[in-house]
Amino acid sequence: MESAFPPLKNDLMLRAARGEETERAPVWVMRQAGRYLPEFRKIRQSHEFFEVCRSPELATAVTIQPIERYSGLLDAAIIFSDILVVPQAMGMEVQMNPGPHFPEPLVTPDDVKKLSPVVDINKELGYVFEALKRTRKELDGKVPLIGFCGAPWTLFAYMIEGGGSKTFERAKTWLFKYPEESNALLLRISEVCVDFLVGQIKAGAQLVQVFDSWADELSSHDFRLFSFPALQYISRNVRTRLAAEKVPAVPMICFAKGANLSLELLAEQGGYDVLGINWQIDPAEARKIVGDRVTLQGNMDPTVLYGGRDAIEKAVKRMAEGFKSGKGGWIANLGHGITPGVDPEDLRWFLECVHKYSARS
Ligand SMILES: Cc1c2[nH]c(c1CCC(=O)O)Cc1[nH]c(c(CCC(=O)O)c1C)Cc1[nH]c(c(CCC(=O)O)c1C)Cc1[nH]c(c(C)c1CCC(=O)O)C2
Repeated sequence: MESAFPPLKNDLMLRAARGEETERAPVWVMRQAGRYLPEFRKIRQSHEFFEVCRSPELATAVTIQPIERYSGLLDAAIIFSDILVVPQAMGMEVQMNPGPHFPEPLVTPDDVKKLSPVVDINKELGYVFEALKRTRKELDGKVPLIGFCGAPWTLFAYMIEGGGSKTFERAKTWLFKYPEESNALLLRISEVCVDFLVGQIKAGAQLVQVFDSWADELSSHDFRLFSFPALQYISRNVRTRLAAEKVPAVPMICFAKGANLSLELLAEQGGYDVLGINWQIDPAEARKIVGDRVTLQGNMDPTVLYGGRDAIEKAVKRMAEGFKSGKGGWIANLGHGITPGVDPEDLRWFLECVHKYSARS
């Protein structure tokens, strides 16, 4: 599989993901292809969001935009898509106007019957696999390509809430009122995620990330009960499937946003090579908790990018000191996605600061 594509010229990400203390931290940014880029907004003027996702040609073009703009500064590309393509593959309608909206969310466990009984991943999400293949070729080995999916708890929450939420009242009602049915649905989503990630790796993804964006909505007790088992199921089963199909393993990243009280559990039993952290935990503290069992990824508060060059430089310097304070790999990133109002030149400054302050002498 690997040999079908141009050889990789920058393996910093892969080395850091395997736990190596690299000469400087590799850096990429969640949502690096997005609305803060004028070249992205230009494509969106004439194409709907999911149209961009579904067109391998457009998805590739958009994935490459930040790699070209920040040439030599970014160490990975992430395929342009969305976590909500999995609920779509399971038979749900999802609109983006401008935030996600499900016209028919799951209201009671009885509604699970409305989901497709089996999901043919190639038929439903083959367009993502095509986009990965095309992007691998077009990247020409400049940087590795990351594939991704949403974590089952986060997808479950969207499928039940029907969109974003402040209280997660409906999704949590399910957890507490129908724990068995909730676990059954979480498992069903997990199975689709495994198929999807294996397909992405076979298509050319060189790392994969699982986004549990709503992990911090759960108490650590409920995270352990409802989200963690699904995350662990995914890492285990992806690895087993790859081995059975004689496909080389790739590093797996888990970003359980804000689940900082569960870092020990994730490092010990999650089965991921890399754990993403948000800005609510100090890098040095995170490092103390996980030791050198996993690589850490993160974690500057994305809104520091609004604070100007001085603020960005100070924050990067402090972040680098924290991550370098103990043994283990570090992948620099923000603590969550970049937001639409950021000046692209301020992101460039962030990347330059990471190159400077993460260097190990
Ligand atoms: C929760 C979540 C979603 N999608 C995603 C998550 C997990 C990460 C996170 O927590 O931010 C993941 C995602 N969404 C997108 C990517 C592409 C790759 C990348 O550059 O990181 C990735 C990895 C593109 C996108 N996904 C979306 C956009 C903007 C939509 C547009 O183009 O109009 C992009 C570039 C839309 C989207 N998609 C989603 C929301 C809530 C929204 C609307 C709000 C927002 O814009 O942040 C669901």
